[in-house]
Amino acid sequence: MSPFNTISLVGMPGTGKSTVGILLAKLTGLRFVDTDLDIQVREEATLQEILEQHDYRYLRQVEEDVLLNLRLDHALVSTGGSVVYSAPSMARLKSLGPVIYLKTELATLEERVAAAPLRGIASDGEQSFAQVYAERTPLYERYADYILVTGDNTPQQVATAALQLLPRN
Ligand SMILES: Nc1ncnc2c1ncn2[C@@H]1O[C@H](COP(=O)(O)OP(=O)(O)OP(=O)(O)O)[C@@H](O)[C@H]1O
Ligand SMILES: O=C(O)C1=C[C@@H](O)[C@@H](O)[C@H](O)C1
Ligand SMILES: [Mg+2]
Repeated sequence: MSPFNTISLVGMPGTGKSTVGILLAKLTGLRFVDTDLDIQVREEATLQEILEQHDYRYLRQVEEDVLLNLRLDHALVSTGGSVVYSAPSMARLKSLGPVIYLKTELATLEERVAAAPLRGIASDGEQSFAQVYAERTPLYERYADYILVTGDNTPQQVATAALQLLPRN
């Protein structure tokens, strides 16, 4: 049985929550849950389609509904980057176990997000990516139990470093 119950990853789009999350799920013996995928199944649309057909506020509301109702026990939870706008969602995640903020420098994130332009960001379209980064950084830091700077590490190295941060039950 895994010594962990629920571990959550938060951070900016492109920081590696999904990529590192599945590796960390394997290392910890937990199920892998990517809330973005649950949002897509619930809405029968991709994140990009949801943003195009509604707006970022609607996506944030759906994200909160999914976060509050999804089964999250024995799970490594990779969240969407906008989860920190929902205090109830963050309260639930923190009540279940540690929250790790994957922190990556802005320039690296901009390169990764530019390489996948249809991934969608749940923010006012008037904001630059740098402004979103500045707005969210204090929120990620406020909710984090651990901050893991990803640096130049590979996803596997980041997952291993995350495992080393965590206390065992
Ligand atoms: N440590 C890393 N080194 C190099 N590339 C990485 C690293 N982590 C993630 N990537 C790459 O960055 C891209 C974004 O990663 P990923 O989709 O896991 O981010 P995310 O945090 O889940 O983003 P989102 O909030 O949009 O879901 C992917 O192409 C992934 O392969
Ligand atoms: O950071 C964001 O605003 C988002 C990131 C994605 O993971 C999705 O959750 C969605 O496209 C919004
Ligand atoms: Mg992701």
